[in-house]
Amino acid sequence: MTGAQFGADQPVGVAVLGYGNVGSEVVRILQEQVDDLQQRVGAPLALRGIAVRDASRDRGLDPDLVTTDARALVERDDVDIVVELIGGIELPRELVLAALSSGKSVVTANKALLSEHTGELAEAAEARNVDLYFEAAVAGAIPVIRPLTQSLAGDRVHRVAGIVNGTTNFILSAMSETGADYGETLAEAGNRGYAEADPTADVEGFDAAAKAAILASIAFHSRVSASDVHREGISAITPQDFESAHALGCTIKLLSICERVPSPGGRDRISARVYPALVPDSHPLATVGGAFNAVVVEAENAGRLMFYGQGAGGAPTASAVMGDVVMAARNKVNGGRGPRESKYANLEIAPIGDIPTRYFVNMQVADKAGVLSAVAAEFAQHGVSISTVRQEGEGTGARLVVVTHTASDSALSATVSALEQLEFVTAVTSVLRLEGTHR
Ligand SMILES: NC(=O)c1ccc[n+]([C@@H]2O[C@H](COP(=O)([O-])OP(=O)(O)OC[C@H]3O[C@@H](n4cnc5c(N)ncnc54)[C@H](O)[C@@H]3O)[C@@H](O)[C@H]2O)c1
Ligand SMILES: N[C@@H](CCO)C(=O)O
Ligand code: NA
Repeated sequence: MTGAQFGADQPVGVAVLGYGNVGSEVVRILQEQVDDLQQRVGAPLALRGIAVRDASRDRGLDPDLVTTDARALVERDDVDIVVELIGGIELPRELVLAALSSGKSVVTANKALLSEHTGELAEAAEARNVDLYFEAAVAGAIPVIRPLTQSLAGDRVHRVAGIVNGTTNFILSAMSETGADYGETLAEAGNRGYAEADPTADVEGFDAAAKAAILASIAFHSRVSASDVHREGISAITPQDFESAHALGCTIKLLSICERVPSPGGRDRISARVYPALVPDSHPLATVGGAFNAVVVEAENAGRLMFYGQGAGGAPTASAVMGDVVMAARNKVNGGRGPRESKYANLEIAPIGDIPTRYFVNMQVADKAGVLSAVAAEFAQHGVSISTVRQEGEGTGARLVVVTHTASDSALSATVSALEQLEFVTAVTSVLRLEGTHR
């Protein structure tokens, strides 16, 4: 389908699938900003229907707009743009493929779907020369997809790193500031519309890993899927980790890091990883609180760029969705398409074992002479250089907190296994990375 059939009076038909946190806000904006949207698109945007799971609930919507048959809505002749806001993978995959293959452009906020099926979806969009837009899928309202695919299209990106999950940032910020209870804070993130339907996706890092896969794919012009991303969540972080982090002048953040890894004499590789890390209080990411997100992009010529704002919540996410709807609608009216998938570089993924970082190792130890030297010897044996060691507590509560210089993940893992065998070490209670410092 091209824009040829659209004139200034011919409406562009929009179908919204899902009327939850984000879908309801998208419908509100479509209904409240009719005139402005028409001016920006160059033709009216006509809401053709809203697919819901249960039509019996009173949502105050025009009943003629509401349907439980999402598939039939997608396939209506008067629908030009399908907005998928149901979540999950299999049903949205079928609906999005049906939309694209019948020549409709698609806007989605569904990072789980994209991080598994971008290839298939991009090919379906290519086959019908239509748009597949997903600004809302990464960092909610914050423009990150469009800057990477358009503004920086003439530069070489080296690193995209930051905080891209609002729920975990909300929880970690509360734990850091008030020692708040983990479960209560998670429930509050759900009430505010930040958390996924299954919050495991947030707290175990699946959501951040899906976003890292999308960011790495577009930043490095390669296909990266969720299974390529090394992932660790926040469910094992304790108040004691925060105490130790604060004593070191740090806080703890769940970071998503996508990096170009140079190989001397060879092709660059990609590292994409998600884990909770200590971040010095002086680092810009340390001050990102609540459900806010921040993404730092480092590019060869642009230098460092930082994007900050609301990464979750119904209205902020709907803002990004609506930006995409307007773009897709303009393309319908004027002809043309937005950027298509770019995967020409086809870079390989570097295993996490090859990636050097600094580490923080917290262990319970016997409060005896010789413990420190035995522990230090294990680090030395595995070639991991120690930066600082602190003893916290005493007697049966004695703990050693070791911060290392840069070491590879594989050397650190071997050190931790050896420490666990030491008679004096009761338990290695946590191993976290330290980011934002280079020593
Ligand atoms: N909430 C956020 O902050 C946020 C931010 C960015 C991206 N997202 C993404 O946006 C999408 C929607 O998120 P949400 O928070 O609005 O979720 P939600 O659970 O609030 O809404 C999803 C809605 O889809 C409905 N639904 C389920 N099956 C359906 C079916 N067969 N037909 C029609 N409707 C059906 C559900 O009843 C629910 O109302 C997800 O992919 C999510 O990952 C959400
Ligand atoms: N559950 C996600 C929604 C935004 O993608 C978050 O907390 O960031
Ligand atoms: Na965004």
